[in-house]
Amino acid sequence: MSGDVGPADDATAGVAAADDTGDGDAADRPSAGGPLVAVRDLTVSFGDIEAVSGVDLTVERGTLVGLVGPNGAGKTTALRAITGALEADEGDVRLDGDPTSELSAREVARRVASVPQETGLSFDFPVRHVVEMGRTPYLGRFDGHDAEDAAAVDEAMAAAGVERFADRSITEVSGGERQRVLLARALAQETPTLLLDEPTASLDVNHAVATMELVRDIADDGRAAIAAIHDLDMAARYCDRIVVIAGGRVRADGPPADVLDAAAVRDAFDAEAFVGRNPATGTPAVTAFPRSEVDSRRVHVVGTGPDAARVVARLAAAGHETSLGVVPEGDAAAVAAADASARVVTVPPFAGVDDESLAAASELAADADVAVVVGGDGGYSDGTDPYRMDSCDRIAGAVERVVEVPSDVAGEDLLAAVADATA
Ligand SMILES: Nc1ncnc2c1ncn2[C@@H]1O[C@H](COP(=O)(O)OP(=O)(O)OP(=O)(O)O)[C@@H](O)[C@H]1O
Repeated sequence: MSGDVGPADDATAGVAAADDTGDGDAADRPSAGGPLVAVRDLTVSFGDIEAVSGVDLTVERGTLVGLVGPNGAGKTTALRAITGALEADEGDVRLDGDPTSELSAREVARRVASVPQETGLSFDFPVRHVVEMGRTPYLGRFDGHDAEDAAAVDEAMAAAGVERFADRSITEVSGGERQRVLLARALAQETPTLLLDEPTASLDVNHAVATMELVRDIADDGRAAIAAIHDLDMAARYCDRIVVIAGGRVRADGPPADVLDAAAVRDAFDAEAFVGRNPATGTPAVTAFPRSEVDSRRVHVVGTGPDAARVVARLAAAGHETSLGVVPEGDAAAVAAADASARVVTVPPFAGVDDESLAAASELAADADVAVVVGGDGGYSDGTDPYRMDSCDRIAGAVERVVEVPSDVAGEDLLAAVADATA
């Protein structure tokens, strides 16, 4: 039987009561050098609802782990079980080697700090006071804050960019500002591990990136962080590892480039996706589409440039086994095809279409249920795309069905055209 056993609300989760003192805190012992967080076979339920089932999660020092998954997947529940705010039905959570069940609230709060989704704070506390709560695990029963505490609070407020409204009430700041106050409170706690529940959800782009950079730096300093995060691109960009959780279970766990693919997105989120590469960061970029429920076909695409790239991406996301060609190496469509693991026939830039490449593309087309010819000029200055024009006749002869789509074809129209042609 589980339930809320931690502090009254998540606003103070992981922040121990000041009177929970005691000599020889395990938190003060030198670290054993193993993982900072080790979760084994964790199961947490709310009445009949099993929110988290048999979850394993290990987080080493120097690591930022992204917890991704659909609404209700169990991310928050898992994070709250790690802080001890929720009691597990089964399984074991260890912080820096020690089972949380054997640690006092104060010891837990010295090892892990959390940034919850909601503040849970309805009192009229000044922002600085809220950040000072992060120092609670270091205070003795009768202690006030000393210079060390004040320095930690100042540093945390500066890092989270909340000094400007330090004297304002927590009830009188915006949602995004409040989220940064909670980040500052967790930073002031100076723990080896940070847990963040949707840390960028209410933040503008500037503060979202600043927050992720900050968390990345914390991990690079040899600490560890787990962030539940809905923005898959942001997760891929900053996290060392992504753990995909759905239906309370871990579906995948590994480096972003290994874990974030179209199949994983379909499996966890029940959405179609094209996973490309962000040209600015080189990390996976996920574009989700609603489920189209089309039957999978072999589709060969003829065309070049961004329009053909878009066609390849949408077809691949819908689950069609796609091929492409002939296109010049480095063409936008060739890049999309590579990201979609589609077969592609390329020729060197400016080489033009030769007999050999045409034969190879025709072979791919012959193997397809349908060829899709993408209209438009592919960006060529004379208004004609030589690759498309040169490929078309030969490929049209190789494949039974050919559909021509305009360069600006909408995704649904494209999928409908393929479905109609192959019905
Ligand atoms: N206090 C509670 N009482 C009953 N059920 C709960 C409670 N908290 C969470 N749940 C249920 O447990 C499951 C997991 O919820 P959880 O909040 O962990 O999901 P999540 O992955 O964090 O979702 P989101 O992305 O929407 O924040 C859901 O089915 C949710 O409805």
